[in-house]
Amino acid sequence: MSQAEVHHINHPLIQHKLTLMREKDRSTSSFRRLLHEISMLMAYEVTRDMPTQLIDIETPLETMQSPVIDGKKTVFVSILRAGNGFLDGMLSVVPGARVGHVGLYRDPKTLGAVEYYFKMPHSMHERDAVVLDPMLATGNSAVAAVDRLKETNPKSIRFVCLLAAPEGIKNFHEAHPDVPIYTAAIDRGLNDHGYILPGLGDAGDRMFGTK
Ligand SMILES: O=P(O)(O)OC[C@H]1O[C@H](OP(=O)(O)OP(=O)(O)O)[C@H](O)[C@@H]1O
Ligand SMILES: O=c1cc[nH]c(=O)[nH]1
Repeated sequence: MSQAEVHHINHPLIQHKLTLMREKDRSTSSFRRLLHEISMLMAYEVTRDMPTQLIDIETPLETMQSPVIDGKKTVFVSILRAGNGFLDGMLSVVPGARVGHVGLYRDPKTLGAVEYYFKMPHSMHERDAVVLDPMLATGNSAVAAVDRLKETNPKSIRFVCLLAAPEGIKNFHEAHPDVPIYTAAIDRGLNDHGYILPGLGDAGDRMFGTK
């Protein structure tokens, strides 16, 4: 991968569903279903260059060599809580993937990321990591998650979000220029409380109905 890549995935199906998710009166169940659908669609782009290997199979007519992916070599890393909304859809597309979790919350005053949980699969040096969090706002959570993930030495890392603020992209790539970002939208900026504008509000609260 070259340095500091940002992939803006602006497929019409994704953009349509994202518009629905942004609407403030969208129900919790609808919000969750849309995120699931978008994450399945984004999985296509994020896994586009996944390595395949040829295996021998028999069709009803003859034998052939045909490509398969080794899903076990992929680890989806969900940044709790909201990353779990992305995880379901990604796992529908790559069911053999392993899963790691990083528990982080934003301190509402400093907007710094506070870690409360970290668990990865074994043999991370053999795995390609895909970090999942719908929101890249200040970027502090994503930077902290990737800082910790790099301690486990995965083969590669990419970061996938739904909405990114320009401030978050800048902060993230200053810390991790080697990690490409995949996002469905780049919004205008942040408000005084670190929320993305126009955004979609608090992703975790909307997904889990906690507000
Ligand atoms: O880029 P940042 O400024 O760090 O903001 C992004 C973080 O904020 C949200 O999580 P939150 O802290 O609200 O925790 P939650 O997912 O448990 O609700 C979101 O899911 C990201 O993890
Ligand atoms: O707009 C934002 C910013 C951070 N976290 C969210 O869930 N939403």
